[in-house]
Amino acid sequence: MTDLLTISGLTRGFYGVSVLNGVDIAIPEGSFTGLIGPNGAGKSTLFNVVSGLYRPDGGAVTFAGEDVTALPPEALVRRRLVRTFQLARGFPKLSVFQHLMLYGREQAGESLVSALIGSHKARLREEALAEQAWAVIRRLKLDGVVDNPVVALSGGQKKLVEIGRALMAEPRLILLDEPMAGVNPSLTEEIAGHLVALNREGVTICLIEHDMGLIRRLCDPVIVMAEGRTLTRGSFDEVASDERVLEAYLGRRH
Ligand SMILES: Nc1ncnc2c1ncn2[C@@H]1O[C@H](COP(=O)(O)OP(=O)(O)OP(=O)(O)O)[C@@H](O)[C@H]1O
Repeated sequence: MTDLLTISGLTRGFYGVSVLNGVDIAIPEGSFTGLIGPNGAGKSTLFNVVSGLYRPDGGAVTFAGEDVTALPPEALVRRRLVRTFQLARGFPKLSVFQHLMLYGREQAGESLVSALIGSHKARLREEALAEQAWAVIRRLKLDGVVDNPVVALSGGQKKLVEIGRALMAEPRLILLDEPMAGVNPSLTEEIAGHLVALNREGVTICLIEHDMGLIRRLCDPVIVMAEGRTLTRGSFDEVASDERVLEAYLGRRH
């Protein structure tokens, strides 16, 4: 498998405190990669830097053979690299449908001016986008809440909308930050099923998750981070039997 995303020597600090200390990670194309590590290891910060939310202090990110270091989120979404957040972002008062429409590929810029003058092209684009939003809604079984404001949804439904938002970008790689956290067991299974199906269709997935049962079941390879660095990588059984991983979780120095 070739690597779709390569992160090398990535560093980032806040207020002089170093959080990422030279992270090296490669995510194989088509894989369902797990990213684990104790609280504060830097996993979410790594996603924030890779997805363009924070600028790195140093290091490089390559996506599909292109240097994408420090590109803004919109530029990465256009390249079909997207991420989800632990807490759903966006515009909570919009309905589920409006919310998804907002995140369609190349929605901004191109269509805004033409939408104002009501061109035929803009209408076709709008129709295509609505079609796509409906496909996402049906896929994630959000039909029953399509007109509800996102703010009124249950925690689990918000997680589904967050995944839907990512799907609107027709992603090649999705960085998922705890998409099942705080979700009831049956919805957790449902979300896991959606992710497995997407992965089978060729979408590369990188999942941050604290539930080791899910990581074991879904992910290969598993990458372990600790103290802002990559500690090890391998199959779940390999990393789970690594002394250094146990030590990192127990808080001892390695
Ligand atoms: N914007 C920020 N300003 C200051 N400190 C930050 C910022 N973002 C992250 N940090 C710090 O960076 C460290 C790593 O946090 P991060 O959320 O990346 O860890 P994590 O591995 O995702 O942890 P968890 O599993 O608990 O979500 C923490 O000490 C956190 O307080």
